[in-house]
Amino acid sequence: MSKEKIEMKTNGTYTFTSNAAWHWKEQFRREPRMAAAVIALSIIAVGLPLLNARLPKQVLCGLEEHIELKQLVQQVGILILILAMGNMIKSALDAYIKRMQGPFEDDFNLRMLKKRLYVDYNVLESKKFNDDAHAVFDSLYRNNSVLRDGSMIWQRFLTATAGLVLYSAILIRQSIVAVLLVWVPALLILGLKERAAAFDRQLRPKADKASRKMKYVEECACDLTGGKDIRMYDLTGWLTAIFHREQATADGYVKHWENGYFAVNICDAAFCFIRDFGIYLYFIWKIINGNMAVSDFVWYTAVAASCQEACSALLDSREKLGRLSFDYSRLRQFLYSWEKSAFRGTISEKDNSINEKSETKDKAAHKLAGDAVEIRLEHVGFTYPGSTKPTIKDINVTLRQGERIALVGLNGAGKSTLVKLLCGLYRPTQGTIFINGRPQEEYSKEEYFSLLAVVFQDVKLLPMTIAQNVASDVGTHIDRERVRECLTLSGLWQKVSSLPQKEDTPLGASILDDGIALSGGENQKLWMARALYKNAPMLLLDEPTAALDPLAEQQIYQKYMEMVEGRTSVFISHRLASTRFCDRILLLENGTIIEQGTHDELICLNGRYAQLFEIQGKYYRVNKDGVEEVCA
Ligand SMILES: Nc1ncnc2c1ncn2[C@@H]1O[C@H](COP(=O)(O)OP(=O)(O)OP(=O)(O)O)[C@@H](O)[C@H]1O
Repeated sequence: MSKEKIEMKTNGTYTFTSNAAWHWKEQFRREPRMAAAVIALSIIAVGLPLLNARLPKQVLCGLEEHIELKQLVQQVGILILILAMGNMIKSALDAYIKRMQGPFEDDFNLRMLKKRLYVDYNVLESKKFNDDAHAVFDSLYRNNSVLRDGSMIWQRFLTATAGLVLYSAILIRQSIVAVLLVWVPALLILGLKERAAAFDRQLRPKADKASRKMKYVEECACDLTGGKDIRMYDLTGWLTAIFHREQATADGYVKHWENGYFAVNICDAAFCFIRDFGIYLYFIWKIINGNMAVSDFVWYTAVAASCQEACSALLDSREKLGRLSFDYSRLRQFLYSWEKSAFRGTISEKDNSINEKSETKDKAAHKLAGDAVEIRLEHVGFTYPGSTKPTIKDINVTLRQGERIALVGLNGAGKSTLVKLLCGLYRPTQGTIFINGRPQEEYSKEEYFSLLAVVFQDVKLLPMTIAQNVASDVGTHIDRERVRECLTLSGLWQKVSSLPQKEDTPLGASILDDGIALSGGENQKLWMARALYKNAPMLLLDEPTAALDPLAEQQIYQKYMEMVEGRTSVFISHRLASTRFCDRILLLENGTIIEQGTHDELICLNGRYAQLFEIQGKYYRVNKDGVEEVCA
């Protein structure tokens, strides 16, 4: 069990002390001098008010004792000089601590990003993960950045604590009553603040839920795919209403807990009045009774004022530290949970080093490439999280080395789910998938993904050049010859070669100034080229021709043998005649393989496949090249 897990309380949060220790450990790791700077600043911040208070006392004492003017000026001058130097050092330390918070925050932002980039795909899809990620971001950046302010809050807390102890020790020499006048209300307010904070912690997850929905609507507003439907089907009013409703809900919760803090602050102000007035009355009473010199009155009232200030600062920083601790708990839970990968090994930070170079990638990608793989599914089943019915049920099949498999079936039969299982993006909830006789979970993520080249139904091209997209690499090791070859095979080279920058043309018109946009079919050809470039022993194509025009589709079918040569391939298609060139067809229905064999065998069987083929045959005919075309 990791140390982090041990520190976590059973209710899934961390203690205040644990969060404090974690903060300073993380700070120390990045900037070892930070703790020293915070302590130095605290000492100076405690000392300066005392020097300030000492100054008028020194003058009054000098006047009372009739010391020489020169000596008095000297004493006052030294004190003012020390004060000025102290203030200078204080400002410098303050600036240093603030400056060092930027990199501290940046580092966590990077860790959060990596966390989302590196978790297993099924985790990324899960609602819980997305809710947690949102809650952390919302927590950390609700007002100012918690991470940016953390050390400053700790410094204020330290200064206030040390100040309160020191000023109380000075005051107690004069009177315990004055100390009690400061401490008793402070303890009462502390108790009230703790209650307000508990109320805040209780309501915050509810507010997070509402703000998560608002975030979703915001994302919808920027989403180009959904943007079309939102406009055409006039869904703007519906989205705005959701946003408005959730905003009101979230604001309602925030108002509730802020009201709690407000009530405590009112009590605090009332106690402040009683405390200040009480102390002054008490000291005036002492002077009247001849128990206090005027210089002492000046000195002790100043110390009492500093004591009160320290007390208020302590209560305020304690409240902020409470909130900080709550936010840290969420951050730590998020950073250290979801660690376990379905692949061999865990998702640790050392795996997440920033790597833009291509060498490691090239080595990993081609280490296992070469021989085609054999894939064996033994009693494989899969149920989506939160679903009661399995989508894939007890599949037993072996895809032999170099075999060309066609996976067919009606909408919702489970074809894409099965592809995701083969890809390792989902893990079977029942049974095992063996690759070359080795269970899936024995592979590391790197090893496993290097075995596969996939074209999914929905693909996002990244704002890089065409060549970089094909090679999935931004390094300098791109094999340009192969990029062109793959673009030719997938039928996109003609278009690319007509562009002024050819394969160096950047994609992403919405992000890059000189980026271009491709049509749906052109994108699909590019995804195909990318899968071919990877040269992996297994090729998975989930409806790779769905967006292609008949000519492009025909071209892909004609080149299919060339493309998949030496690899095991799975090809999903709704055009049944297009699966003729495959060695075996698997017909999936309700998550199980109900028929399998070659096209001719299945037609002879006269079962479900033959029935579907006949229905399609009414609308398509097969041309002389063996390719389907729509009947006129
Ligand atoms: N992320 C998900 N969470 C829960 N259920 C899902 C999810 N994705 C798909 N499903 C369910 O699994 C079933 C199979 O979906 P899948 O996408 O695998 O079908 P398919 O055969 O590829 O369909 P199509 O031919 O329409 O692409 C669907 O009926 C759907 O309800």
